[in-house]
Amino acid sequence: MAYNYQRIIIKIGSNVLTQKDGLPDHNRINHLVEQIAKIKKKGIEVVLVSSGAVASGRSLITISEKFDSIATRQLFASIGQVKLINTYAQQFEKYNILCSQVLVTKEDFRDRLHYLNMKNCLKILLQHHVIPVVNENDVVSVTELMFTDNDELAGLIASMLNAQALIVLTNVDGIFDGNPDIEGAKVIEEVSGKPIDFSTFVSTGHSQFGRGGMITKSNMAQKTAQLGIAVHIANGTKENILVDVLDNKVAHTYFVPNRSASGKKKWIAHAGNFAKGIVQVNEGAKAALTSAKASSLLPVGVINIISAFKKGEIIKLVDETGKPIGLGIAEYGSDKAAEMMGQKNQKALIHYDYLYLEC
Ligand SMILES: Nc1ncnc2c1ncn2[C@@H]1O[C@H](COP(=O)(O)OP(=O)(O)O)[C@@H](O)[C@H]1O
Ligand SMILES: N[C@@H](CCC(=O)OP(=O)(O)O)C(=O)O
Repeated sequence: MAYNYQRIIIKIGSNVLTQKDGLPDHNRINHLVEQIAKIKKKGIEVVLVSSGAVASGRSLITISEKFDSIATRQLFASIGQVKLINTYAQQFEKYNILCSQVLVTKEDFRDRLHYLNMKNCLKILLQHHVIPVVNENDVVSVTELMFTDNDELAGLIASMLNAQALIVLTNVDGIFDGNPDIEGAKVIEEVSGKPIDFSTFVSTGHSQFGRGGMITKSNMAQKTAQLGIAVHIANGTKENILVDVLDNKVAHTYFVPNRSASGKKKWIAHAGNFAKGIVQVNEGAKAALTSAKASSLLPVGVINIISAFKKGEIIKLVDETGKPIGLGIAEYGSDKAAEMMGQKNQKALIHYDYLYLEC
């Protein structure tokens, strides 16, 4: 049966848009745009997260090897993004569709106000039937300021916009149960239920022009599906792939969405990288938090304030062994939390509505 989505995010990896020699594959871009136009005609809202700036830049300028890799990447991305967005704009115009450029950095997801500004911008674009084409702002995002890759960015955008689905196009048919280059490896067609450790069969490497590789894609997909968004990982080099994925006519990896989480929980889930405070809880608190019943974190279950935090900041929760359990917004600061630690009948440190659990 075909999937019935109203709002989807489509992420296209560098390898899908790039030929073997590293230059942009215009025929493929045109074919993908043609499919997106068909999808849009059905009334489905689409946000595109497209890699390819560096690959486009590489096709436009030749540089000597004496420049370091970061500067080279900035140069390629800065020139290439213009070319990439122009290509999209020209192609979408054929179908009377307007597209727009949205360049973001990891910092834009850090602050709730920035986050809401970005969300409002994307929403007004969608309300005006524009296709936002999102990419990382590679010119200013370098080293530790970077997203792991655009898969991470696509997951963030999907959560931010409460999309029903995220379609990740890459250069293989989905997640394989082993190295896809080795005969006998098969595509895992469905992932559901309890989180899986993908590192046992997905290698950490990435393909020639990709950044994060399949392992980051798998982990992001799992996290996004946990937040109630379906994720499809499919082969973007195949003819008619987007239409076939939505019609459920092609083998690929489908992550079944979990019960839907609130918008705030989605933000908390993805803001973990910015958490400053760390709180350790005992086994009893861990069992209560991870049980089927909705529970807030009470001071009685807190055994250690590992790192300080203020009221309203995101804090990480770890168990007695130091394993991460989840994230939440602190109802009060670490000084007060330290005073109440271990005591019964005290105000919750994290209210259930502002708690996101990883296990
Ligand atoms: N178990 C696996 N299943 C699928 N792909 C895998 C697996 N292990 C490693 N890979 C590699 O991951 C690559 C896709 O990730 P990546 O290079 O990040 O591409 P993209 O540019 O689409 O983001 C594939 O080309 C494949 O070689
Ligand atoms: N922002 C970069 C792409 C980085 C990236 O994550 O690439 P990929 O792993 O192919 O999705 C670019 O436009 O070239």
